[in-house]
Amino acid sequence: MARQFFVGGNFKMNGTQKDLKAIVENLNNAQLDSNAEVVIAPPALYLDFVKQNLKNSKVEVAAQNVFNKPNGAFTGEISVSQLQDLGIKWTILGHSERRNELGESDEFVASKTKYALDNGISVIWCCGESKDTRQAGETIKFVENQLAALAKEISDWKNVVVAYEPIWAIGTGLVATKEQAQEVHAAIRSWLKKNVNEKVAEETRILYGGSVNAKNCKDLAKEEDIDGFLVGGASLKPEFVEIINSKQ
Ligand SMILES: O=C[C@H](O)COP(=O)(O)O
Repeated sequence: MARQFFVGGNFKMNGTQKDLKAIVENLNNAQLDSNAEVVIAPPALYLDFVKQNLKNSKVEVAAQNVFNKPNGAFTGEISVSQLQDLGIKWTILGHSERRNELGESDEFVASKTKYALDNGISVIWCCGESKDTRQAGETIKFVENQLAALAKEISDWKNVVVAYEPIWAIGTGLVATKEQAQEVHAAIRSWLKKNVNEKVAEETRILYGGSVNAKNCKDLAKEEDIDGFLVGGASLKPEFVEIINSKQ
């Protein structure tokens, strides 16, 4: 089964209304690969603003995070029902910036993923190793442990997209080589086959993230197990369109 190419733009904590309007207008006016699924994730404060300004029906809006409880006394968090209220169907979870800067554990990320999926929100679930872990030769073991924590919580993977993002490649300009990325993507797929089932392994999209740009995307997109990208910095620039169209 051919997996649909998927490109996510993670704006992180960037942009004001003026900047976001320009980014969205660029997407509204662009010819985007009709075979690609595209989501953009603005800061929570601007989810509705971006949604209202987005006129390209090819592009959906995602949150960058969501909490694992219904509404209540959880200062600073946003709930699944609030996303649904705005018609938001996607969220990113487990980004390494949240794992590392905000101390989110594998278990907490897995619990939020379960809660989102159980309540109808699709999840771009992130994993990936640090530079030290890679240098120690433990990348695959590390990513497998992250997957195992997720698999303990969830059984239905059909609304999960996995994003492999080596931390050393994020925002550094140090993109993984296509061989490095493909090796980990293939390992993730074979872990899914062994520990979940063949169908999930075959159907789950595995994105690469980490310094993807208009120059390196085409080569990466040719790899067998790279089903798209999660793009940070370049998603704020006009070149995001070229990344979306990298499979054409
Ligand atoms: O979520 C996106 C990734 O962290 C990649 O960020 P980057 O493209 O700026 O390296």
